[in-house]
Amino acid sequence: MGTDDAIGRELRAAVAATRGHFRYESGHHGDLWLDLDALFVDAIRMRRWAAALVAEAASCGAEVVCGPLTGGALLARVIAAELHLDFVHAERHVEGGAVRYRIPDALGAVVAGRRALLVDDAINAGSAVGLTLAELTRHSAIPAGIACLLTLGEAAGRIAREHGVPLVRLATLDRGMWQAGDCPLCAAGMPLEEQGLGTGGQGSS
Ligand SMILES: O=P(O)(O)OC[C@H]1O[C@H](OP(=O)(O)OP(=O)(O)O)[C@H](O)[C@@H]1O
Repeated sequence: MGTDDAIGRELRAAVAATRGHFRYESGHHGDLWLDLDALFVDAIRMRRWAAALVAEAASCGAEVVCGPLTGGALLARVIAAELHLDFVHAERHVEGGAVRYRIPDALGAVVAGRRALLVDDAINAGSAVGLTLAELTRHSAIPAGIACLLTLGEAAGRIAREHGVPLVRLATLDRGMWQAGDCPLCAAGMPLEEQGLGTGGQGSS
């Protein structure tokens, strides 16, 4: 989907973006922080965005929709309703210092052997999406596509290519992101702020 359409512009305007020096939960440093929670306040608008994603994602032949808590699952649930498909969520856990996204055991049978559309609100380092795909695969689901409102950087496209599935998104945002040891903002002596977008301490990117 193109990113210069009206919805893309609306999304970029709606997201609360702050420039600065941040440490994402993936461990990377970056120059953009997003308050994604603000995107969900207007439920009618969110339903309209979900419908725009559905128009592109319907052809991937999904049988179930999955999203990582919290933002991804909120959007995934709306998309599942639009597509008249089942919905499951994946929950972030830290086990032995490693991050995992877990689908509740009781819901494993919902995804087993079925084509799954993975939905997130934003994909940055790709940790949440990458780890949720791993969990879907563990439950014998078949990745069918990835859908999100926003992508930042190249991780979303790379993960979609690696899994051979289409990526559907409504907007892209530019940002710098670096391994902590290579961060030019650290090198410039810019103080690090403690808020940031991203999950999955071990990172998938
Ligand atoms: O591609 P990534 O680097 O993983 O970043 C994107 C993820 O970060 C945000 O979730 P967050 O961990 O902030 O949790 P939340 O949805 O509960 O706010 C967002 O909802 C995505 O799931």
